[in-house]
Amino acid sequence: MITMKDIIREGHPTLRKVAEEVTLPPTEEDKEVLRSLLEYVVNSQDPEVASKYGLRPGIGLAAPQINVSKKMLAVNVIDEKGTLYSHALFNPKIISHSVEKAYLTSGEGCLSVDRQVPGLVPRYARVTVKGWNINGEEVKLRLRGLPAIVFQHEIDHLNGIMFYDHINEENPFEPIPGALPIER
Ligand SMILES: CC(C)(C)[C@H](NC(=O)Nc1cc(F)cc(F)c1)C(=O)N(CC(=O)NO)CC1CCCC1
Ligand SMILES: [Zn+2]
Repeated sequence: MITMKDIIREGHPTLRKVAEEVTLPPTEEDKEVLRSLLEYVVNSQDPEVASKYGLRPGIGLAAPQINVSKKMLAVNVIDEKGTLYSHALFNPKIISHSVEKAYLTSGEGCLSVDRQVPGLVPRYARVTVKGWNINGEEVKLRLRGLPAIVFQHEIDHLNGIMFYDHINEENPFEPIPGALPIER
């Protein structure tokens, strides 16, 4: 299972690489990596397991964060309506998105960043993500709210992008015109 020692931190070059597409159908090894990413986010949200293994609770994790430069991610998050979004995908891609933007009013953090980086992170308010699940089936997800934010954050990791790359350097809290604030 993945623990915090497996999660690389900012400064590690892998976080700035563009990850490789996963050849489908996936090998057993690729399937094991994808499964371990989802296992981490699920385990980390279980207070007993998290405290037993010292896991930082996370709602998403991308393969480059465990030094595997391949296009894989896992998300386990409940949206404001209480709907659980639990997905582990190979080769996820945003195939369409809203013009409207959104942002977490609390700003963002990252399991690979051991510091606070204040500021608003502009994201698309709604995205359609296409990917392949562990069984090799194509998955198409229409997302909004917190799930949309998480998927965009994780897909950024697959392209070597960190959340703070999006923060306005002159004024980190510069209002984002017309953007939808998403409360925590
Ligand atoms: C880095 C950490 C702060 C642990 C972050 N968790 C998080 O944002 N939790 C959260 C947010 C809410 F809006 C409501 C709620 F109920 C819980 C997280 O897991 N990640 C995952 C990560 O680093 N993936 O690479 C960072 C998030 C920032 C925006 C989306 C993912
Ligand atoms: Zn992150």
